[in-house]
Amino acid sequence: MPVFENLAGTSPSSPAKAPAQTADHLVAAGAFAEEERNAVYRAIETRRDVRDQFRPDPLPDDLVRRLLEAAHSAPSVGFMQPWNFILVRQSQTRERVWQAFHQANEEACAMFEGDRRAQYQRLKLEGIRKAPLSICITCDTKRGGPVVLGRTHNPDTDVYSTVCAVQNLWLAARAEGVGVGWVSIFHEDAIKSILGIPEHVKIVAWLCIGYVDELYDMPELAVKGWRDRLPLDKLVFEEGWQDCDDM
Ligand SMILES: Cc1cc2c(cc1C)N(C[C@H](O)[C@H](O)[C@H](O)COP(=O)(O)O)c1[nH]c(=O)[nH]c(=O)c1N2
Repeated sequence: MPVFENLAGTSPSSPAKAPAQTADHLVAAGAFAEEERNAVYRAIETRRDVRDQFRPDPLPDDLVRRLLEAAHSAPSVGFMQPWNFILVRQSQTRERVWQAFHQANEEACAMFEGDRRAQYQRLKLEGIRKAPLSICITCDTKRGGPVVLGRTHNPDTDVYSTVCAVQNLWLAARAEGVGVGWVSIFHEDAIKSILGIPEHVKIVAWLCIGYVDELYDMPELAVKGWRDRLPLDKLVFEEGWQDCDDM
């Protein structure tokens, strides 16, 4: 039995049975079998941000549920679980969101100069109208009360947690043959007003989701000459910060 059994009942805030129960929850945690490991790395390496390859057929409810379960299994600061998932299937709503994107995208385009602006204009940066499902993933900054374990010195950790949920969903989707495209070119308030999202809740991601038959074999922005993947070795430092101004 666990050593902390002796501590049981020493304070009113530590119920007698709790320590023994926690030990009962420890389960074996060795490495996965090679095939399973390869599947995990394959999902990570072949996941893509999808803008245009969506099929129109709707996703079955049980599949959407698995994606949401994957998202909901993400780590979160103080186990805050600050996320909500707003499923948007109606084309009228998606059209309003597309209009909000379109306006913000014109503003974004004007922020680039010369050739870069022309190149930006040629990029497709969303699949809001094409993908049959969108999920707006939000972060409720008030969930769990004003003092959250682990968030005491960094209030942004609630958003970091929500991003972990997004990534879980994105990887699970890859394994299911489902494409995901993250759209962030909006004024947050425009989307909040379309969906009735309260003030203290932040929008973390707008995800366009649908089956895909094909994916690019590298990031589309690299395929289209916008930006290449950086060499990993230039990003890994030993023991402290090193110069990397050339990136
Ligand atoms: C926070 C955040 C926000 C956005 C993105 C990603 C993330 C993490 N990405 C997708 C992004 O362009 C893409 O991930 C990179 O180009 C790398 O490509 P792969 O994801 O590896 O295919 C993205 N793509 C896009 O077309 N429109 C967008 O508004 C955004 N916004």
